[in-house]
Amino acid sequence: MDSVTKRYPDGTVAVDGLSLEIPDRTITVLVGPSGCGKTTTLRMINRMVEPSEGTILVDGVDVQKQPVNTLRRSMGYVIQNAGLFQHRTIADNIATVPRLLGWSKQKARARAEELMERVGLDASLAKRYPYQLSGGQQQRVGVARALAADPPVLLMDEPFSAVDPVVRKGLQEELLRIQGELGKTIIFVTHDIDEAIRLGTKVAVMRAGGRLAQFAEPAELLSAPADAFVEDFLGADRGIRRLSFFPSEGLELLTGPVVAVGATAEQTAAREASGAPYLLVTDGGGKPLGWSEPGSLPGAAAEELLPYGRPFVAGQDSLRVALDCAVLSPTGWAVAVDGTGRVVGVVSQETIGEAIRGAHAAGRKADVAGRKTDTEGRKADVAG
Ligand SMILES: Nc1ncnc2c1ncn2[C@@H]1O[C@H](COP(=O)(O)OP(=O)(O)OP(=O)(O)O)[C@@H](O)[C@H]1O
Repeated sequence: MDSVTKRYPDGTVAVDGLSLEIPDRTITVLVGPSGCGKTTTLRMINRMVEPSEGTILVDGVDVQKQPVNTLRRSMGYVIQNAGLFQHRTIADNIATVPRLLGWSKQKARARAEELMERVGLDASLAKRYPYQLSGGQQQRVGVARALAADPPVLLMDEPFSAVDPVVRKGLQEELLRIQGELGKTIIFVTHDIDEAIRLGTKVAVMRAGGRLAQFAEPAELLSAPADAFVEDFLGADRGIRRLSFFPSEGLELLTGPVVAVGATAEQTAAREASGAPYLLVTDGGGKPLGWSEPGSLPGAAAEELLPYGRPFVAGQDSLRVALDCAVLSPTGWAVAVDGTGRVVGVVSQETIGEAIRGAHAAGRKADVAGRKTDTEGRKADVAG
């Protein structure tokens, strides 16, 4: 989008000089408060709204120079409440565009079945009507319908806003999975910053008056909001949320305080010598049972153990999850497990705190290096 402006006939400037380069095969999220021009921006891409000024290129081709029908067929469109045809079955809803494109009934039906499976809908729902589905299921149908003719681009306008938070999380995960499998270019509108951060490879934060406040990757938004508006929009706990982008990989895990149930007195004594204030007791298969205070082992009954809480998967979960586990643990220590739930070590809040400080310091260094490269680049530009 190059300097795109939309002025409605009544003089409202919905979008003001917006320039954005949206990377392909990723999810780009447009986020901002109500009325900041997100929907208008999205609709200018498929020409449901015509821009007043500026140009929009898709794959280098000006959308204004393409026949509207060809353009819209190359872009799936999903809206809030799915916008399904109420008098058509689910299968027929999904097959709408293929049928318009002249596919045979059989081929369109087969495509509908394939897509229902892809978006996580049971095949038995094919013959139902939209009113016989839950809101979340209808939204899945909306996504399936938009994907039916296999368009390279998906435009999604607050598609998950009308469902409850649990269903919404499921739909978000599904969308990330589908995106990973199909590699579509998705432009997703929301007013929910958490949704934006979770889904977006890049996030465009817009402000009132249809202006771009910041266009960046989520981690960068959280660490370096461009101004007070973006900072305020991100909310109070952006520091904690940023930890989601730090891997738990480098955390130093201790195996010294881990003891198998039924260990001998000598083995337990050796564990106690590790100096940790608590020992984690595991079952024969290496799964956590609970924490014990040194001295009460061996032979502590299971009910005397302190609950180990929620473990984190070492190397897979983020530092945010690891910290959360430690904060929730009655001992202040988090339990790390592998993918099969077997304990690989334990780690204290203090150690996680050090890792967080280390990650911040590394981030600052990378920033400085990045700025240097920028400066050198600009210098080279000027010299050139
Ligand atoms: N057809 C129209 N005529 C005049 N003004 C319009 C029209 N459509 C939208 N607007 C105005 O343009 C501005 C941007 O609207 P738009 O729907 O793009 O915002 P939005 O960010 O998507 O809002 P929301 O999150 O509430 O859906 C608003 O001030 C809106 O009132």
